[in-house]
Amino acid sequence: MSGHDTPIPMTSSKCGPLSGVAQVPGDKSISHRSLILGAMAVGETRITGLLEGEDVLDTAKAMRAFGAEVSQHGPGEWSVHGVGVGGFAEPENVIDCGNSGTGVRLIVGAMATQPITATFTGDASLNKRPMGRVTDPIALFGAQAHGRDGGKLPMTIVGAAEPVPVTYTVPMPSAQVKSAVLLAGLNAPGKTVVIEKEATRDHTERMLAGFGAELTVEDTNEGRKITLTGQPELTPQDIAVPRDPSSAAFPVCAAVIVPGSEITVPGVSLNPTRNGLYTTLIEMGADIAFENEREEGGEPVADLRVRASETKGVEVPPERAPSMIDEYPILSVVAALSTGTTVMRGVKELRVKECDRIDAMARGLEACGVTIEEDEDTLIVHGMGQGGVPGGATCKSHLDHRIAMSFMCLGMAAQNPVSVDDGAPIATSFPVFEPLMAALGANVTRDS
Ligand SMILES: O=C(O)C1=C[C@@H](OP(=O)(O)O)[C@@H](O)[C@H](O)C1
Ligand SMILES: C=C(OP(=O)(O)O)C(=O)O
Repeated sequence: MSGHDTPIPMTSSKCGPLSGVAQVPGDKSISHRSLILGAMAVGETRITGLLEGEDVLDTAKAMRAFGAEVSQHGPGEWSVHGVGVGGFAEPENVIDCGNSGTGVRLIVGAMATQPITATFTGDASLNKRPMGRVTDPIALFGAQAHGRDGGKLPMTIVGAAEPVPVTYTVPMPSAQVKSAVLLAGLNAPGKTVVIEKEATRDHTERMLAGFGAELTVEDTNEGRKITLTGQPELTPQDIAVPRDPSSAAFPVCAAVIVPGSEITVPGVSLNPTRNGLYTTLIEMGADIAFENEREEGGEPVADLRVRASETKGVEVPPERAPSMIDEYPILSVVAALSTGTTVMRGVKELRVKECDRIDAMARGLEACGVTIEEDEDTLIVHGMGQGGVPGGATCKSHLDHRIAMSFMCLGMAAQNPVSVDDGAPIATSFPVFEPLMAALGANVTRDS
């Protein structure tokens, strides 16, 4: 799936009120983990609501390459016949994780404590991203990594033949790194301990417990401490993947900024480690109601009812960053259409996503007439009020789905159309973005 050889230029122009029901796809983080943990269980895991985006399909292919049987039975309905912890086969070919940081980092963790060798690659975006953050901890288990200069893909990992358990403090807020260490710890004898100073999304912990691993989580002075007992037999699960709050962010924010809109987004996961955008939007004055709050697939979910709102700038607390890390690009669009200034600090991790998201949003918003300030760890957007953004520019998406979707949402509420040079990456996480937004009343078109 890696690489989008043919760019898809897209344009979004001002539309009337958005209305209707937006059924967004399954959660990407949980979808990757369902396939990987399914592959490490003994027997058949069944999954409904799996995100069929390119990132997750690449993980499905990878799990097949490591010996699991992965089958699709209908839309979103999949099964994984796992090989057990420690049962991965050595892949016969290079593992291509496409555009997906989550895919490659979690799979590297999962295979690092098995006596096999695998080579990983990705697209032009993924091959620029830092992998030292996972190769450092897997080295402590006894694995070796041979990558390009600076720890980049393509990279070969030689798994540890006799892994030892480790205690590791994750140096940056990263659920991918935490998860890689926990997945590596699965096949190490004894207790692996992971400490995170700031809590990040906890799907791996929740799902490991669901699959029957022995795992404890404590809040300590050093941070959140997770202790996993290695070499369990994981029991296959029936998993209903909730809808992705990071994908829901696009129709939700579009409805906030397009005057007169009212939409419903049902069944969205509101896991507290993921819901920072929604807290922030409400602080900005957005009219969002959480209806039918309930639990689905072990995650708190609600139906969101969203009405267009005149929003005001806020200072986003830096400690909220991990719970909304993927939502800063679309938040900066809402900020541009708000009155006053929105200050986003503590966001330097945005610089090592599919692209440098601070730079990509700053340059695109400036081209659309918005005043921006930035430093290494900060993005500040000076809002122009509802309807106040001139637009009228072509923004670069840099192989980044969230940048492309953010500028498409800006075009819906700017005075002039907004284009992106390449909307192809949207298929990595939200393959139905265009028809879903069109059904709500948006004008997003592919340019010929
Ligand atoms: O664990 C995960 O599923 C993810 C963790 C986050 O990355 P980091 O771990 O790099 O913060 C996030 O940006 C990514 O979209 C998904
Ligand atoms: C950062 C993201 O994904 P990944 O790191 O898995 O490529 C994302 O989906 O916004």
